Amino acid sequence: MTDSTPLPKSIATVSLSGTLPDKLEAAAAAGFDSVEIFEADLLSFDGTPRDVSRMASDLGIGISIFQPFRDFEGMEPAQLARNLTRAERKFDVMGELGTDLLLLCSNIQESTVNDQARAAADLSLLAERAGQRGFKIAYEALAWGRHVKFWRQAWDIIKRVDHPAFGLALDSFHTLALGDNLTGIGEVPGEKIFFMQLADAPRLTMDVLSWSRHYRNFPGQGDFDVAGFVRDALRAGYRGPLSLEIFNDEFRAGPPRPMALDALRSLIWVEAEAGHTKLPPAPVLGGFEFIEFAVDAPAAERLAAVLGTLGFELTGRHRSKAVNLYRQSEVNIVLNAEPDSSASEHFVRHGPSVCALALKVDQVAPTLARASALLSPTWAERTGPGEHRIPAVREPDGTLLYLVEPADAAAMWTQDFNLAPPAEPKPAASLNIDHIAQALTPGSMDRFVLFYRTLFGLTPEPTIEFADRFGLIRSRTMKSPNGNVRVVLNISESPATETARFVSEAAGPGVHHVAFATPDILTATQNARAAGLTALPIPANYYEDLAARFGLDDDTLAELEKRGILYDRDAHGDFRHAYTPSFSGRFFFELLERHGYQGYGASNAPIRLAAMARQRELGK
Ligand SMILES: O=C(O)c1ccc(O)c(O)c1
Ligand SMILES: [Mg+2]
Repeated sequence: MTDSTPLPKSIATVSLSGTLPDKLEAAAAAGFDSVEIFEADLLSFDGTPRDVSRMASDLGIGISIFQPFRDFEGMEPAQLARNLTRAERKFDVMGELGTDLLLLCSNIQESTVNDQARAAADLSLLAERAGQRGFKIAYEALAWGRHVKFWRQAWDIIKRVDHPAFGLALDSFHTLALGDNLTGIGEVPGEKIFFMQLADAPRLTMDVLSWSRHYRNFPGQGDFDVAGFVRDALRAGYRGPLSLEIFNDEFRAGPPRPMALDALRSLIWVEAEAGHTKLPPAPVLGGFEFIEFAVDAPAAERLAAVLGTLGFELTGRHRSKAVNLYRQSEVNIVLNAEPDSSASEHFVRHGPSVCALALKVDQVAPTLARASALLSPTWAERTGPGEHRIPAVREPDGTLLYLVEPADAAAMWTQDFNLAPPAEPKPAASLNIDHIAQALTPGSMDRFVLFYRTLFGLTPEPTIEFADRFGLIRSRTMKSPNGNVRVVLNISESPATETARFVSEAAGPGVHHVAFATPDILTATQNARAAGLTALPIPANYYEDLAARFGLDDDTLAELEKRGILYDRDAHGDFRHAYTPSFSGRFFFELLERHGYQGYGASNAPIRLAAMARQRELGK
């Protein structure tokens, strides 16, 4: 095997929802090589271990390990004898399952003695029994183990046991949650690392047991350096499976098949991030080339009127389809009313709403190759003769994400559209797309984070929470390294929040607002007002508080209040923003002016949400 051969990929059955057969089928369908059989999944399965073995082999997957065996070492002699008997029973099960590896967690019992020599003596007995039957034990330090919490402590004991059937199991969660790392792993011969479990997690302040049992997630979804962990283990010579072991309430509640695909995507990505394999590079992003709305003729007319108030002009008509292009400086908005298209399908299901986004990428081909390597197939709309074919990938909610190279963009517009002559530039009122915000179905935040991070190299910022009048919104923002693409992801488990209403009333998740940056928000809002659009009204109390918080002068405050402009400041600069009223309750636009400010006005989100709820209640 050459050194960069991909490692086998495995997943613990505890990571997926459903029955044991559901889990095995999902893992096999995604393309995993093997599964860890989690004992509780076997115990609740109505069939023999032999049936499980047969099912796995029929599906073409192996069983990498049986887990967990617990609380063995350092107990009083009578208990040790019982534990050895218990082990023999588990060896019988392993024989039927057809796996030779048993995961043993470090003892968590209060009664286990703090004595490495004793632990090693006990474990030697276990190793000897396992070895006689052709089995091996992988010993794992649980972060909440009574005396063995760190992998080095497990390794010290393994050295004392010094038995070919007894080796180390590494689990990235236990190591990284304790703030530890694999420094020193070079001392462990590669073949003594019997198994490696991977999990990421958000940084949380809580007891490590609850953290581990509820908040683990796939590599790339949390805050741990899982790639660094894999790199160190590979450098030490580990060549066994990369296996996901994810205890997560949301994952357990989601459908197993898409979850298994995300799982494998995360492993393929982390193996490449660790430098072991190579993926086609993530694209350099140049922003959004266009945003496409699914409409019918009446919605198109109303939306064109709103866009008109923001300075957009009808710039092109599609040569063969009911599709119009509206342009304002560099921003392209496409209104698609073509029957029998993916847009019309979207319109029928969701009403007027964003059905596609287009990203400017430096190179399309490697981006598609990367997406495909990460299990996201290319999608292509049917095209008329001579029309430009724009490849796309689908976001986890099905929204199309088109990929456009700069060289192709101009050709796409000129070939497919009858374009009006370019409009006079109006620099003071010019816009560009600052960010898009998406409302997600509960339980899908991690899926979106993984998608944008692995395919496009966007980095997530920590989750924040803000209050809606009817519950909590959790929000995570993601940004490309050059800052050209920013995405806000919002989720709410409370059914009556504005975010949850968007998802339920629009019959699914999607883009709920598009934010345009302007160099001059006073002029932009003034122009919009003159053209008939009044910004979402903001209560006077808000401006009272602004005065108190930021010490803005009276004239500035009066200007902001008159135009419904909200204000924020961070260490880098300040921020002004205003919102259009919602369009049929489905989406809205934001105008914003940034001066160094890095955020998205989250502190103003409760004000915006309440103002939108008020408008909804007034039937506006
Ligand atoms: O939470 C647990 O008990 C548990 C069991 C097995 C593991 O491999 C692990 O990391 C945790
Ligand atoms: Mg583990």
